[in-house]
Amino acid sequence: MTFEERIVSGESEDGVEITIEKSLRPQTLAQYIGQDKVKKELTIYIEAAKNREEALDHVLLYGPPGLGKTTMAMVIANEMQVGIRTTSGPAIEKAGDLVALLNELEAGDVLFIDEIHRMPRMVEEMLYSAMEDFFVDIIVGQGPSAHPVHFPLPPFTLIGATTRAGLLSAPLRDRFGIVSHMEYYPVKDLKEIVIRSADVFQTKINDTGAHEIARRSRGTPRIANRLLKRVRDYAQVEGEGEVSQRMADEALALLRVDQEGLDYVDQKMMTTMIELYRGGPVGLSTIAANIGEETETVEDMYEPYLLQMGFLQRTPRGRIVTPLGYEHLGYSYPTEKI
Ligand SMILES: Nc1ncnc2c1ncn2[C@@H]1O[C@H](COP(=O)(O)OP(=O)(O)OP(=O)(O)O)[C@@H](O)[C@H]1O
Ligand SMILES: [Mg+2]
Repeated sequence: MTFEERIVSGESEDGVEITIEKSLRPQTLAQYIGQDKVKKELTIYIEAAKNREEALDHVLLYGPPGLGKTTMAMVIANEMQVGIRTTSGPAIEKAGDLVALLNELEAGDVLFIDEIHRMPRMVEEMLYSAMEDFFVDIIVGQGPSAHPVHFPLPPFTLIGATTRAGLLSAPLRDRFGIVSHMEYYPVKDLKEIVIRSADVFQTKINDTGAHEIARRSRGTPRIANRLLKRVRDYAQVEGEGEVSQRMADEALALLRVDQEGLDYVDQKMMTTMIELYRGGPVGLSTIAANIGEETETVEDMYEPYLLQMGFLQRTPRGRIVTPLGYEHLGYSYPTEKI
């Protein structure tokens, strides 16, 4: 199974999901479920900036994929009643690309840069003055006629999203006045999200059905929505259309999503560690090679949830499977380790 096909990956898919994504996305802070700490802070800063009729300070949102960073950026622009331009780090290849984006901004607008840790160095350095003093200095022309041009910008809000704040250079990180850490959602919030999404889909769902999907969604709204769609299909064909606990159970078994929301790849990763490396410590690159993934992917997408669940642990010599991890996969913990 490749990463793209992975049902419980937090990554978004382009195309098909986009239209429904729109209606699934909350528009206001009040509609945005969970992340109370982030919401509370932003509510204050947004109100203060609006009262002063100023642009909101730059915001950095960081956390695992699928937790609602893009959604939050849109909610912020909406609450500030300003326009938003969206791009991503890898899409800004040259300084000129950034200037073109900045040039379109009106006073107070939001520029949202997803995967901001993946911007080319030169572009990043241009952002420093743009963020701090609202100007960029660019070189116009080539050869002997090349000359610097000072380019003033309207005050704007940069919202950056990244999976790990540690991937950002210190000078960039320091220029964000508001730094918000998005956390995995507790089951009760995910359940609310599932019920809201079922409503958008006009799908009947009962309480235990919503709970079951929420519980197996790895703390991630995007996964919750994706599992809901598959269970809905299953219930429509194999049941009476209502998403119930039994329907969820059966559909998720078919998808090989286990009781704690681990999928085939997670299970394979941990079984390999247990069977080939006696539970570790195993280096990240070895783990990645064994499941045919990039080291970065394992670190950003797979591992955080397994660490959070207490199935894996980080040690200076590599990752180890915990006794809880052994138990979850149905292995007995080696006595020599105790
Ligand atoms: N708090 C929330 N309440 C309701 N739905 C949410 C919430 N957060 C996210 N969602 C839904 O989850 C999906 C993923 O959200 P979003 O695209 O914002 O994630 P993301 O953090 O930007 O992910 P990535 O890092 O992959 O870009 C969207 O369909 C969105 O509607
Ligand atoms: Mg996103």
